[in-house]
Amino acid sequence: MLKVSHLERTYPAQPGGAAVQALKSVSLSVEQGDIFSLLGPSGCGKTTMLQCIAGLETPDAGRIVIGGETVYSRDERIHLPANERGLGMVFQSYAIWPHMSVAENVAFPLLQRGRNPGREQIARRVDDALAMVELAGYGNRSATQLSGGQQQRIALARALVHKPRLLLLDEPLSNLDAKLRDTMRIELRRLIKSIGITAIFVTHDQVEAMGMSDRVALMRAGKVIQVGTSKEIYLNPHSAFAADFMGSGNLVACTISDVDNDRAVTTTPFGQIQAKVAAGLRAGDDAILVIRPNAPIIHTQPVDAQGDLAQIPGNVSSVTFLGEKIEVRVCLSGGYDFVVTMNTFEAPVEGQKVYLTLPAERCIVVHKDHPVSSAARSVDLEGLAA
Ligand SMILES: Nc1ncnc2c1ncn2[C@@H]1O[C@H](COP(=O)(O)OP(=O)(O)OP(=O)(O)O)[C@@H](O)[C@H]1O
Repeated sequence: MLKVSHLERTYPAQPGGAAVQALKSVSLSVEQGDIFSLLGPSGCGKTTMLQCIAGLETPDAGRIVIGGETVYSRDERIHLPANERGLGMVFQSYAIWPHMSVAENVAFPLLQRGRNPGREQIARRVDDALAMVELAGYGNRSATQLSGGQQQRIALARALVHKPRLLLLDEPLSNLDAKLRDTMRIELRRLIKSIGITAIFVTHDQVEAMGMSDRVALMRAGKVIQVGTSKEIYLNPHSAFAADFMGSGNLVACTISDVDNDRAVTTTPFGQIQAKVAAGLRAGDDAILVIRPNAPIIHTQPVDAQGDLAQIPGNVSSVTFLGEKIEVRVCLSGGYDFVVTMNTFEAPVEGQKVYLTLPAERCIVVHKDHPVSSAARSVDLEGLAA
């Protein structure tokens, strides 16, 4: 449904500043009916990418094809204006006009497209769009009489009213409070899926990306660094950056002692640990071992560790009650503080001697590409800078 190839965008230097290369040869493709997220930290180029797809920003090079139609190609000198690309957009602010009724807000794009389809046609399209977002009958209300969640659905109805082939959403949940955001994430996904439209969703929030998307493109500094389902990126990150951005965890500097197919033996400050290995890593490489907080199993007695199961002794340094889960910090040899999450009902106590077992398939060793700051605090991070 969408194919972006080698897209480049550099913002020219402003007085006193340097040029900004916001997109560096970005390529990706999105299947019909998918909700696809552009995820990454502030300034990585997500909005620039969305605006290039929308036709609100002109790339310097590359190609964009929507539903088989080339809407931008530098080589072929094609640049279709935004209003001819057949897109619907929902912005962070919703841009709902307070002086208009709900129906007038939803009808707005139909009147902006240079042709007036006539009152009956407009009324029918508005009713259809309101029904799609489950707000049938709300047309005569003032836009100011709506809750935050309803305003968001009106913004969605307005984006859908001219039957776009692709829906673009730029951080559409960020104006809602945390509780409503959780509800609306599920609601928005359900609505988009029931309509069946392909959607591109920009967010810097990994929880939002995980909850909303079929697939995610993780971006960093103008590049797409990994594409996959949330689960694929969470369980099999290619790099320390991907591991750190898509979830939390213990990121441990290590050396790879041996690689056999998709498994590696790593040497860490607390012994040898077997793990899955990211493509391209070899024996002798310095790398990062990623152990998600839910990966270790805590035992109060040593177990008979066999095969690819590692066992590490430690002492519980803190137990923090977080409601649905408990966060346990376990101090390993050398003062390494390991974070483990556990079921609320089976927590150990502070000071208790414990044994962490680590099955190889729950650990992954990845490229050392990024100075990690949110990992287990005392892990040796020296020399990690790219
Ligand atoms: N109009 C502009 N002129 C100059 N530089 C810009 C312009 N728009 C964006 N940039 C720069 O391009 C880079 C990418 O910006 P962009 O807004 O695409 O990132 P983003 O990932 O969407 O960030 P955020 O999550 O903060 O919105 C940033 O360094 C930004 O400062």
